[in-house]
Amino acid sequence: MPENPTRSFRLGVAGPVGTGKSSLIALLCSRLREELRIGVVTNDIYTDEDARFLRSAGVLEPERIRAVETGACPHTAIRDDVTMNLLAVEDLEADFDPLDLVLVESGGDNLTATFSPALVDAQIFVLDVAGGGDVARKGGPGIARADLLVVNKTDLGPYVGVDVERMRADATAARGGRPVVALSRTDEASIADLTGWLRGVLAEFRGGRHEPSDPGPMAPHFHADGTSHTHEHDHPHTHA
Ligand SMILES: Nc1nc2c(ncn2[C@@H]2O[C@H](COP(=O)(O)OP(=O)(O)OP(=O)(O)O)[C@@H](O)[C@H]2O)c(=O)[nH]1
Repeated sequence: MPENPTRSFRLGVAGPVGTGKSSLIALLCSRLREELRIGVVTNDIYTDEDARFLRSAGVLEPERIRAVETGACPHTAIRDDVTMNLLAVEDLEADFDPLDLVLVESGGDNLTATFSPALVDAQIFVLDVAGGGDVARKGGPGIARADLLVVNKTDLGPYVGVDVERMRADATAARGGRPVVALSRTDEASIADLTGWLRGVLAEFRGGRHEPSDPGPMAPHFHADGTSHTHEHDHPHTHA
């Protein structure tokens, strides 16, 4: 349970490179900015490109969008040592007090990276149909246990030979019934599904009924330069 449920609701958005994380955040900001006071923290490895994209999209005042340059694998800053991100979130909350919602975008990574519950109250994992219809079946902590799985860019299904309904069913099966939204920015009903989910979880948070959960540590993995990560020390903990 959050120690202070009167602060903003912190929502992470993670997923592989190019699946549409920045676009989804822009969509949420544009649809919810009249009803919620929103801030955004972006994570890029070497640039502030995602923050610049969001600022140029004009979905929020530019000052409400902060960039964290991780200088390392994205998962380092969202799971192993969340200090840089936590400071950015807390600065935003202090500068624009009160905020209702802070969205934290992870740098694009592979299927293994998830947020620590020390940083976010809930998280969305984003896949897209262009990554292949079988991705949802491959599993991983984000796909299996993020608070919401988004199967994005469903409008591209016919062009990439992916059966969207099949992919959604596979994703739902991989998640043991946890929610899945099949999303396209061109499909208003799907956007309503996304904002409806967010309003629901925000109401739970405000009512003190939302329990942050950890999708779990990454599977051990290796990088091209031979370094490996096991993350055996990962453990759930609460945050202020
Ligand atoms: N067809 C289609 N394209 C989309 C949709 N959403 C996003 N895109 C496109 O997908 C591409 C990647 O979107 P981004 O939002 O930059 O993806 P990202 O996950 O933030 O990318 P990284 O930060 O580089 O990991 C862009 O060209 C978007 O315009 C959608 O619903 N349909």
